[in-house]
Amino acid sequence: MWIGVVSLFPEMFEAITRHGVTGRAVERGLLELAFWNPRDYATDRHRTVDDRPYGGGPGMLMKVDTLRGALAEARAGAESAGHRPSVIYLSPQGRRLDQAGARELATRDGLIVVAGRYEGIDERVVEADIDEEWSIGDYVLSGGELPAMVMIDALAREVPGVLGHSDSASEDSFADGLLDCPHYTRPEVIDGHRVPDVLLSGNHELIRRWRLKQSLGRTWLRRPDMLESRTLDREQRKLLDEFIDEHAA
Ligand SMILES: Nc1nonc1C(=O)NCc1ccc(Cl)cc1
Repeated sequence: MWIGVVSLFPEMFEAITRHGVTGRAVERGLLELAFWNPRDYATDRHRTVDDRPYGGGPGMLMKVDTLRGALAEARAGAESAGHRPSVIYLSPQGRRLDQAGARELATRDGLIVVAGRYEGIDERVVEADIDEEWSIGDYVLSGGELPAMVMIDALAREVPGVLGHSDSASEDSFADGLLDCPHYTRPEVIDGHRVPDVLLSGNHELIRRWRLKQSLGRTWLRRPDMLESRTLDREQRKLLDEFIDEHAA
């Protein structure tokens, strides 16, 4: 998947291009990131990229001509790579990103992701150049780079081939709209606490059911809202009822 990034700090993205699942996806050509820095479109001696807000008040905004210069080149880059991208802007005012949203974004014919800095960008640029505004959560960060990387990481995992067999173990439950089950690895006993026997049994059907029951139970306990928006099949209903009975006991 092709992703163009407009950012004043492109080197921050090494966190996802040089490490782990996303780093390997880039190496394998399953994920392609290209960067355009508004500072490269500054024409003044000081290479200014911020500008004062009309109406006064504290803080600065991203300078319009340098931001639009970078955006225009990013569009040209997408086109020459044969893509027709959605232009995404990350901000707390956007649509809340969740797994379904990540899955949806992974189906697009490329993305251009605008990572803002300072207090924001001119509303006319949002209206003219941005297709969709997305948020990673209700808190205010110092820039759009970390939100952009969170979004790119989440959607990269939805790109076919990115998650190899060894990575995708924990993929099942959240993809299924549930919280993840507990996980255990060596040693068998930690401070007297043993691994649940079923996981040592080698009975893969019992293990599957135990993990599903734990995911359902945890979701019921910690995020009942996630259960409201889904129907349970017969097996899931039975396992959750068992969990609830045991929890009450
Ligand atoms: N929460 C969030 N979800 O997405 N983005 C955020 C966020 O706080 N961005 C900070 C930010 C965004 C734009 C500009 Cl110009 C400056 C700072």
